[in-house]
Amino acid sequence: MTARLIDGKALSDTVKSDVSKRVLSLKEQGIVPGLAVVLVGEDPASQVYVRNKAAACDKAGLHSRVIRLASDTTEGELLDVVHELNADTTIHGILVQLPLPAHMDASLVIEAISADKDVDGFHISNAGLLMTGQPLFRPCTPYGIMKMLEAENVSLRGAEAVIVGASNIVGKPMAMLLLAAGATVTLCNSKTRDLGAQTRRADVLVVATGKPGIVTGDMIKPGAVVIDVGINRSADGRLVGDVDFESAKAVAAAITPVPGGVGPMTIAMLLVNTVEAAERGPAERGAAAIPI
Ligand SMILES: Nc1nc2c(c(=O)[nH]1)N[C@@H](CN(C=O)c1ccc(C(=O)N[C@@H](CCC(=O)O)C(=O)O)cc1)CN2
Repeated sequence: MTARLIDGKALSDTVKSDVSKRVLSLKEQGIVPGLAVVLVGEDPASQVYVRNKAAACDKAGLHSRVIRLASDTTEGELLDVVHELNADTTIHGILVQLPLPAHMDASLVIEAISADKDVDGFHISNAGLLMTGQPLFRPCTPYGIMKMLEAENVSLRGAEAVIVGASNIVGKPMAMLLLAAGATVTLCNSKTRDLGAQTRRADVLVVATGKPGIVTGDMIKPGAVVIDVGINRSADGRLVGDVDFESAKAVAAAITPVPGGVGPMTIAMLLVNTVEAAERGPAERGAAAIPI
């Protein structure tokens, strides 16, 4: 068997073109959706992602504001920027690019973002809303993966879904979204014993660990759908995922490539969340904040 490639780049183009139409309709009502992206420091990968986010906004007609801060910015100075953006009525979505420099507490900074502008979906209120089945913003990477599974007509009701990696930004929200779609979910972490015994049960396998090659073909059930979230730089300079692509593609029914899989969908879903925030408007955002 050679797995079908799940083309995240092509699907992200479709999603972004739908976003452009929603932006046009908002503009007819005098609303320009605005996204603020805050980057602290000079991490080369983060610089690429932030540039790509701003470019995607420009192309889809959203207003974007990129705020670049030096790596020695204090936590207090960053919090002041976040508070200023919370009050800015031209900005509907705010994100602080991760990772932050080591002297900053990422949780504290994320909690400072207004939950109704938290288009990353990382705020504790948004995590709670997702967990209780009332999502306001779904985190972009898991949201993009759900779109990919939908586009591939993957049936999730009653399916065995196994996630490797239990981070707050991918693994945990992914588990919530798959659970809500009717899958039986296993969430593995770095302490999971006999990882292969878990992954071999998966109809849908999502791998998000940042460890290149942690999943190999012999750990995959024949016919499974494999979603590789990892983006790692190999010794020879290539981008590789967490899944050993060559051995996996001989076993899986479908697999996401790296690059060109999950990554582009992350940015597309960020635009979706920002447009949704603008569409909701201040009144509904206030209403959404009541049950928190
Ligand atoms: N505040 C946030 N920080 C981070 C997030 C996030 O969702 N919010 N996710 C990742 C980084 N990320 C988005 O910010 C991201 C990563 C990768 C891609 C992407 O399109 N990758 C391409 C390859 C790009 C390259 O050449 O390096 C691909 O996979 O095809 C987009 C967004 C951590 N931080």
